[in-house]
Amino acid sequence: MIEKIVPAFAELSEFASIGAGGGVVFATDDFFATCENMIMDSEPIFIEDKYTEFGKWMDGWETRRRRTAGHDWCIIKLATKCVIRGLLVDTAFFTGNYAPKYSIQAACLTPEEEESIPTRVSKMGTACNKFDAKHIERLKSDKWDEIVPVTALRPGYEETRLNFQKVLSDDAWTHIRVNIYPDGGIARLRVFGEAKPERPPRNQVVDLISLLNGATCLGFSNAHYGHPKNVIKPSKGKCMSDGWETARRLDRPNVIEANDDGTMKSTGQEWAVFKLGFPGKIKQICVDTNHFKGNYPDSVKIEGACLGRADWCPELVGNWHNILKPSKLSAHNEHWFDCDSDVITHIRVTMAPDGGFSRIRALGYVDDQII
Ligand SMILES: NC(=O)NC(NC(N)=O)C(=O)[O-]
Repeated sequence: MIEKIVPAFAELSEFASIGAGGGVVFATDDFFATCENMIMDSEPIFIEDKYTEFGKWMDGWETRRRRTAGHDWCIIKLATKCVIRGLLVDTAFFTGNYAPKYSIQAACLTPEEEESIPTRVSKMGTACNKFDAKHIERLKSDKWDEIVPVTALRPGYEETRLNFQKVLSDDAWTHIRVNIYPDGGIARLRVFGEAKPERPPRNQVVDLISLLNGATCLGFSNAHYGHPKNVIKPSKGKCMSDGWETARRLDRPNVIEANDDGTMKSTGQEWAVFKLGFPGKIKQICVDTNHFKGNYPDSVKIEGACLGRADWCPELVGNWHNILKPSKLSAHNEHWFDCDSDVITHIRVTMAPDGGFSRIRALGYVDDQII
């Protein structure tokens, strides 16, 4: 059994994957496998005898063997402006064709600069996007800050595939440029950090628990099959593992131990705590059990607390109060609830007795006057 040491930064929010809202803006070459694969949410796979008209099918970004000077690179738009604390460059299954070295540069593009970049149409066997002189000027390497110097990668064998890299800069970025030297493949790229979005206007309805607005998952009781940080992604959940799913509780309702009146006995429940992106008042909650059919929770309860500038920690008692009283859920469904909370900074979601759901939304208004 291979023990994988995962650094603490990998617990932070992730901003490059498609589910989080990341995207590929440009790639010098998509010959064997398109750059979009590198930011897919799924775990990379290998299919022994699968070939395309270009060569071996690979689950990642793979350029051709260069026969000219230079190196391959791509630009990834991050889901939101963020400080990058660390990266994972996963070379899974790229063994004789992994990129031997890489470096990362970053930039903070204005919305105007970003809008002026043409949309990429990805296609294997090509170099995508033809930029005009104006775009090329902004995309030039010397306009970007180096946040990871040229660094060796390890091949995609099980014991060497996970290349974690800590990042020290405290600046916030909207885009990264991934350079590979000279060419080759990367299965997945993950960018971990803290969102730094602009503060929304007070009269605008926003999802205060969205990853894109800077919300984070701070703690949970159980994440056996799926991490609760998934439920605040902006996209619709792709599959069960893209949501929060606990193990079956051993004290879950048991027919043998039913109460005298026939109701089920259950003592336990599972919880997760989230810090909102901005303090605010919640008007509507959505709990989406998409894909959870035989394992959706019986009910969900949502509490809020105003912890001021204090950080939540498991020892903190906090003044939690119900925003949503325990409410029944159903399979594979969006459940919308009206509510009317005071100003809160944190949300605790409790599901009884166990199970999983795909997404949560907390629509409301930013209100940071008392903080
Ligand atoms: N067997 C391979 O993977 N070969 C090549 N890559 C692909 N995808 O076919 C290569 O030369 O890097």
